[in-house]
Amino acid sequence: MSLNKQQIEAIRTIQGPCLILAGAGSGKTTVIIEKIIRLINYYGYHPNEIFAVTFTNKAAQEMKNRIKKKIFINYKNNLNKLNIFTFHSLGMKIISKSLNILGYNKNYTLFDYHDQIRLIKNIVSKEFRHNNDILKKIIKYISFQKNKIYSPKKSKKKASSKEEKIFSEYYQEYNNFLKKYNVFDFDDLIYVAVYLLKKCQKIKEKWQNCIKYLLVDEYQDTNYSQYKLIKLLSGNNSNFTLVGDDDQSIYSWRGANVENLLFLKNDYPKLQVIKMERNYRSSKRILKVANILISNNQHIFKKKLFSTLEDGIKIKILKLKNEYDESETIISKILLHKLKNNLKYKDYVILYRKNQQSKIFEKNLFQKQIPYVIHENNSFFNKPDIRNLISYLKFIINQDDNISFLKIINIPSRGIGISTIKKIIKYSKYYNKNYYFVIQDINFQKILRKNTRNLLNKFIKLCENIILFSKKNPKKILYKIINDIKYKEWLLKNNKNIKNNIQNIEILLNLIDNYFNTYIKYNNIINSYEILIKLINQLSIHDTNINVSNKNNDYDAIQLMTIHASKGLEFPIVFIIGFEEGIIPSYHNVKNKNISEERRLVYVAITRAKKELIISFCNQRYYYGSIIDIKPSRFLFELPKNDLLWENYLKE
Ligand SMILES: Nc1ncnc2c1ncn2[C@@H]1O[C@H](COP(=O)(O)OP(=O)(O)OP(=O)(O)O)[C@@H](O)[C@H]1O
Repeated sequence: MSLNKQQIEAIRTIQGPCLILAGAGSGKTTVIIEKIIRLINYYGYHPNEIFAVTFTNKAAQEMKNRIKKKIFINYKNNLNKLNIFTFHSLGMKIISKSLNILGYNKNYTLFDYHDQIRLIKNIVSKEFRHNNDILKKIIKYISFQKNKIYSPKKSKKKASSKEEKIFSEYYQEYNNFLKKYNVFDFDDLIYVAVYLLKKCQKIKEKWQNCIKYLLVDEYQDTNYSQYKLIKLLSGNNSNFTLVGDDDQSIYSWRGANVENLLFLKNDYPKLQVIKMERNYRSSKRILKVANILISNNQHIFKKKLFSTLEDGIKIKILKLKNEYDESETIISKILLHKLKNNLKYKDYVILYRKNQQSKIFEKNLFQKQIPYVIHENNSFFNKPDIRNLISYLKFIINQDDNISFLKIINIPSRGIGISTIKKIIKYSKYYNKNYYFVIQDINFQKILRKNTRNLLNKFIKLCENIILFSKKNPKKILYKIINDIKYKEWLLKNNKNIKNNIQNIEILLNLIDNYFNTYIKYNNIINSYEILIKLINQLSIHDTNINVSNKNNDYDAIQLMTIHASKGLEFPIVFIIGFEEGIIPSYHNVKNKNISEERRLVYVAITRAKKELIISFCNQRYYYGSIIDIKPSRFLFELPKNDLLWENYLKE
């Protein structure tokens, strides 16, 4: 592949701060990888002096693999030292080096969303305890405070309404509990890292000295705390490359702020801005349509993408009756198209706004025995049967984690009743001891009935046995947990879908084994307990990209995913389904007047296509039990008419 002029400039600019403004398909990933290789091969950087931050684990892994192939032989063994992180794993690395200062011990674990909800439930007043919407709202509030780098104290000061005042009190209490349990939540990974770097000059200098060159991908999707983290790590005169595309900023609901791109000019007056405008992915027609659509948004920087590929055929617009009709028509179109063009199933992707939209397609593809893969966000680790096991693993590392304790104490059910749990909680509050230590306390045991005492002692014995095993290989530990608690038997009793559950357990065992073996291969750590801690925390900050589908990348299947999940990917033939008001733009963003973000989402979807783009919408859709009439998306009317080919499937 020969690089173009802009790409070469982007790769060769290594002194001072550099912003690469790159359009879709212009080779961002390619440039970051080539730049790292050049830093090592030509400029003599040691791999461990380079830090790269990507948005997903998959992107990080892909980068490592591609760099490995091109790096000079004398550096090959050092490749494991290449620091490619996601924002969360970088934050975790920074925090884990300063646990003492933070008052944590090294067995800390991470809280996921479900743990957070359970904790907040214990904190709020009775009237809110069973109101899921309020609980979620409080978690969201805390998350936003941490993203703004507001401590509970500052949040209290800034609170302007009665609700905010109450929430800021909860925030304080919530944080106190996290510390008591020796756990962090996800937002902490960045919030606490920023806090450390801000408060401790020495730690900041240590990290700044460590990072000789910093690269950040998808910069347009950084939120305030991530922006702060990068700023603190890079220092005033640092050498870094940030890569971003303001048109592909699609995470404002997670606090991402595309204006972080704007701040750069103020923060770094010597910033060099390089634009990459040649698209290597899509036909001229697809690119024209994408450019025209996105020109309706306000822009921070001007750029005009162009393609030198073929003109390409018109964009097909399918007008359909309802979602059943949509799935039938699209599936038969794919089959016919595949046959005519001799393509593979995996050349086709079906993109949608909401996960829910995939259900009918899944059912239909399954019935027709057509291979498909659904890329679901985080769904694997959200499955209850998997979460139970992860809670066990978390608990054997960190027995201070009361939330994991509560999760496992009755899984499988052991007959330890709610009144006993209440007694544990009360005693814990009074004597300031965490739950697992309460149940071992002889004075506590004295207040229990004999039967309850026996049940708790049995549970303690089981925990002790597993904890003793925690120095072994993580896969063996998980095996032991599954056997000792008779997990499969319990699932069998309680669950109809046992085949799936057993398969999930096998996938988890394999994931853990792979992680362990890879870790051993690339790192000097041979203490499997340390690896276990890393593994559990890595699993907790996994993103959508751990391949848990049991299928490798070569598996030939139609791909189904949300538009968000398709970011960074490309496919010869792209279908965008449900192109309707209420779906895209979503009701939520229409209500919040955030149409630009929805437009960017459509832009991302369109620019995934290499050769053909097909957009479908229905006249009616099933909503909460009734059929309603719907309108095509407003974005359809922003596309250039002459480049569209309408196919009306309505039987008039
Ligand atoms: N100089 C080049 N010559 C030929 N092909 C190239 C060149 N640079 C990039 N490509 C190809 O263009 C396609 C898009 O590149 P890449 O995925 O790096 O783009 P991107 O900017 O990260 O895209 P997006 O942001 O839309 O996900 C890839 O197939 C890549 O191999």
